[in-house]
Amino acid sequence: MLYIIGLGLGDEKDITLRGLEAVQKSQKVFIEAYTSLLSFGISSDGLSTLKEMYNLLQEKLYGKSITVADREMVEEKADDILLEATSSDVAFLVVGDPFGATTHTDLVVRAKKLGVDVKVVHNASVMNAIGVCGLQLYRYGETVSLPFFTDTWRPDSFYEKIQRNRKLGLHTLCLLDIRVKEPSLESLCSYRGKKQYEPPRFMAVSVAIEQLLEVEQMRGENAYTEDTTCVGFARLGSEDQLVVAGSMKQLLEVDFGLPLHCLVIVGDTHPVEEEMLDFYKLAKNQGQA
Ligand SMILES: C[S@@+](CC[C@H](N)C(=O)[O-])C[C@H]1O[C@@H](n2cnc3c(N)ncnc32)[C@H](O)[C@@H]1O
Repeated sequence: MLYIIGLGLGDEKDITLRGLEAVQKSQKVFIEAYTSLLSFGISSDGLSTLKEMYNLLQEKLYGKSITVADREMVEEKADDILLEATSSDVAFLVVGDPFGATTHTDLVVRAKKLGVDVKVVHNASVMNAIGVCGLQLYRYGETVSLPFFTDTWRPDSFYEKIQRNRKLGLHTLCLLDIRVKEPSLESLCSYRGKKQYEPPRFMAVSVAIEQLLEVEQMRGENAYTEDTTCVGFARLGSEDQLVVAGSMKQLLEVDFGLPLHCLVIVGDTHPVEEEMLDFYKLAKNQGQA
């Protein structure tokens, strides 16, 4: 049996009882470590803290050794994980909800094709935790992902999606890039030796807004402007989560602190949505939920 278990958003205690039971009866436990991370596992010094997070998960709660499944492992060696699940119980842990990232649907499809039984244990996801700001989850359009721009790679396909959502008066959730275990350029260019990795990087709300405004300036189609109202979120689900509403220009100046961050571009609002948003507007309150 393959158990795909959502861990929720905050810390190790957010696992559900059903999820914990499945972990405890599994012979092998993997944790997916590249589409999202628990808020308590990250600090500005990056990877060392991630390692601590996995050790803590092992010691504190689950009492099992946990194998960290990075992108390489999930994408290239998924069959090894699935093979184990044909003859024993395997738990595959995902931060948030298993279906809050597109990757894990692929794992389910592969498992089903191999005849492996799959059970999913759901949990809170960023996709519903953003509801805390008062914008109705029913009134969102297509979610977009914002990748880090580089000198030579500045993809902007999110622009049309945001434009479409805004024409329909819908809100847009922007998920912000996470780069963990990216091979360094030097190691990609060298044939020999151990692979070297870049330090982890997590996109901040301010970087996301800078990139959005850069693309708007290039396109000039007024999909949004620096005066468009947005909501920035940091560390949703943790004790120190931060939710701030304001114009893009205002949010550029806000320090949202440690990752993870995401951003919502607000569409047309209902009076009750407005009332809730007011609690998070910069002038009145920069408070936590
Ligand atoms: C692929 S998505 C989330 C997948 C996860 N399985 C889930 O259901 O929440 C990852 C992105 O969501 C956002 N995110 C995830 N957790 C967050 C949190 N606790 N607070 C703010 N943003 C978060 C970040 O922008 C991050 O890059």
